[in-house]
Amino acid sequence: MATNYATVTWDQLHRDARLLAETLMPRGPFKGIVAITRGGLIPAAIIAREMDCRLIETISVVTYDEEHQGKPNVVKAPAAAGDGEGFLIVDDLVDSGVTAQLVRQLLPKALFACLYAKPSGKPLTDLFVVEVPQDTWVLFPWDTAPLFVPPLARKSDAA
Ligand SMILES: O=P(O)(O)OC[C@H]1O[C@H](OP(=O)(O)OP(=O)(O)O)[C@H](O)[C@@H]1O
Ligand SMILES: Nc1nc2[nH]cnc2c(=O)[nH]1
Ligand SMILES: [Mg+2]
Repeated sequence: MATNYATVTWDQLHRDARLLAETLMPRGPFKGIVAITRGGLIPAAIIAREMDCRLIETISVVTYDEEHQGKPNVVKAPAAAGDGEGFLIVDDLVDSGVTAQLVRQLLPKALFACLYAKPSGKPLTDLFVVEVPQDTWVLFPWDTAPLFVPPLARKSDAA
C-alpha cells in the first residue's frame, strides 16, 4: 500500500512525454506505437505527435484483484504489431512490472518506454523519464480535480 502521493499535472505530464519523445527520436523511426490502455493512451498520443507516427495500436491488460490471484488478462491484443519488431510500446508508468512483463512477452522485439518507473518495474523498461519511490502512488491528471482548501486561519473551525 502506498504511503505517499505524487500529483502529476497536465503540464508536467506533457513536458515529461515530450522529453521522452526527444530521447526516443534517435531510436526511431518506429513503424508504429502500441499504447497500453488506458494509462498509456495520452502519453502515446503526445509521443506520436512529436515523432510524426500515424500507426497507433493498443493492448489492454486488466489485472484482477487478489481473489483472482492478481492475474493479468489481455482483453485486447495488439494484432497490428506482430512480434513487436519496429514498434514502440508506451505506458504511463511501471509499478510492480507485471503489466510490462506480460506485454513484453507478447511483443518481444518492441522497445518499451514509459514516463514514470518505480524500482520493481524499472528493469522491465528500455526508457523512462522519472523514477518514483515504490511507496508512492502517482496521481495522474485524469485521476484528480481541483478542490477547495480552507485557509489555514480557518482550519481549526473544521476540526
Ligand atoms: O507495473 P504494474 O504493477 O503492472 O502497474 C502499472 C500499470 O498499472 C496502471 O494501469 P491499470 O492496470 O491500473 O489500468 P489503467 O491503465 O486502465 O488505469 C498503469 O497505467 C500501468 O499500466
Ligand atoms: N494511478 C496509478 N495507477 C497505478 N497502478 C499501479 N501503480 C499506480 C500508481 O502509482 N498510480
Ligand atoms: Mg495502465
